[in-house]
Amino acid sequence: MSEDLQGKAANGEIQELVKLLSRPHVQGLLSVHDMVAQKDYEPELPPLPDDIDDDEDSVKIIRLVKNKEPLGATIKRDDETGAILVARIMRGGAADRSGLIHVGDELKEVNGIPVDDKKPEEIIRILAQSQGAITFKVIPAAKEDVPSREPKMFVRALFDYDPREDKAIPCKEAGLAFKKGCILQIMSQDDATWWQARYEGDTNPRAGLVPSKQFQERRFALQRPATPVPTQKTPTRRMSGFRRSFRLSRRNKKTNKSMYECQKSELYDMADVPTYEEVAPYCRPSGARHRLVVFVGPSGVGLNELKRKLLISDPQHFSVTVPHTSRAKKNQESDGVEYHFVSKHLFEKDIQNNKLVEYGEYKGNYYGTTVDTVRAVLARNKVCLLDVQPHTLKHLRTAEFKPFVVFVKPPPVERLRESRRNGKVISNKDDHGTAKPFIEEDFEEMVSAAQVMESQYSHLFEQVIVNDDLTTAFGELRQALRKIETEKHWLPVSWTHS
Ligand SMILES: Nc1ncnc2c1ncn2[C@@H]1O[C@H](COP(=O)(O)OP(=O)(O)OP(=O)(O)O)[C@@H](O)[C@H]1O
Repeated sequence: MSEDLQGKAANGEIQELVKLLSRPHVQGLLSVHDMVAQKDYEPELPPLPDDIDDDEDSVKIIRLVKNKEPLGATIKRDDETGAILVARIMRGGAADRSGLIHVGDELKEVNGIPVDDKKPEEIIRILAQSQGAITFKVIPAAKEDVPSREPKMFVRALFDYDPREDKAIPCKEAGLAFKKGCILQIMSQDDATWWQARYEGDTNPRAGLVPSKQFQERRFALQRPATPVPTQKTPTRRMSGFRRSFRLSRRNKKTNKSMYECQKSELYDMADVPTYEEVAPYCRPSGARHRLVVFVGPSGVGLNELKRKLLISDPQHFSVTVPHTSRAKKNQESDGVEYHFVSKHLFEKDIQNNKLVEYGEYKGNYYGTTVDTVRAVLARNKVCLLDVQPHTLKHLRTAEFKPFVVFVKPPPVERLRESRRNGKVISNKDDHGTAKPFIEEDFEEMVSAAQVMESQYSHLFEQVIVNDDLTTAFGELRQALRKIETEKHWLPVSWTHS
């Protein structure tokens, strides 16, 4: 090429190109390119079988070279005709990338072995054992199923899934295992029962089978126990843990109301069936309101302790709401500091107008947190720390609050005994709400209450912190909060539109 150019008119640009091309490193690069390009890297394929019937013009011979990677296709026997058909092609898998095999193709032979009389499992075994070039003889589907290329969606898995334990999956090897909280990219929803998905950000392009949302919901409905999950035990020692920060009692149903009191039917509301939640990437724009940080956990686990540490660590950044109460103001108290003091009538009006996130009644007085006090903290561009009962969570899950739900979990009882030796809980034994040392019963109740919460609400927890060593737990919490403030993470898609 540079020789050709040399004969051309002495145009400045041509001259520069000739100069560039004649540089030793460019010459070296071009020579390597030519050497590589001349080599034949194609796999050596065996000759085509010569016993193909000329009349069989609809038969297609397909050659695929298979390495250790699975083929990425499933097969099934047609109930009516008994033919072996390609049931699905996994997105991004070897078969899909070849573009040669399609859903509905009838499989006649694999490596010259007729498959008509074979069970699908036997064929799968033949395929699994084959390495290198595999020859398929197929009758193409009459009309190729062009899979709909719907936009790819991301979901957060709200349950654990292991295909090896799933009796319904058509091919266990094609399944994709995942854990609750995993972000999956849904690659295909062509099949109403089995979606195809891959882990978000995974370099492996091949999708795996996962149960579809509808299918998983149906299964869940069938599996659910006839009797509701047991709720927390009735109180034994303590009743009401009203605090400066307003913690509602988690133990006494009578004193423990919320504007969204949990109805029995709500426990298994179909919309609540934890399957998948569509999510989108989100990074808080600088200056935008912070996500509401919501703590849940059994009584005494250390929610207040963690909140207190956050407030001390950065009082300009973190804040809490001031609760409302209908009780009379004491002399040393100031309105809007310890509480917002309101009349019983006004409090009841606010309850009716759904203005409270949660409220409770104690000794004839109301105590509660209003939605407006939460808004007020967020409007000051502070991170609002709130702790609620878990059944309130779903009502806080709005685009406005974008709650980051932290479940604070107790360590096992043996560890609680060790770490809480100097700890104190508000005791109601003497009905004065005074703090008393923990007793064995407190630890057991704490652990069992945490188990109940986790079994019912864990799909709503974005972060689980085991409060064993306080400094470690606080460090984890601080790091998690820093992440959601500064890094890209995943939020329900409807929260990202506003
Ligand atoms: N990791 C920990 N190690 C040791 N002691 C702890 C730890 N976390 C909390 N405590 C202590 O346990 C006691 C109860 O903690 P805290 O009041 O924060 O619990 P809580 O979850 O807010 O309880 P309540 O629901 O009753 O208000 C306190 O004395 C606290 O200092």
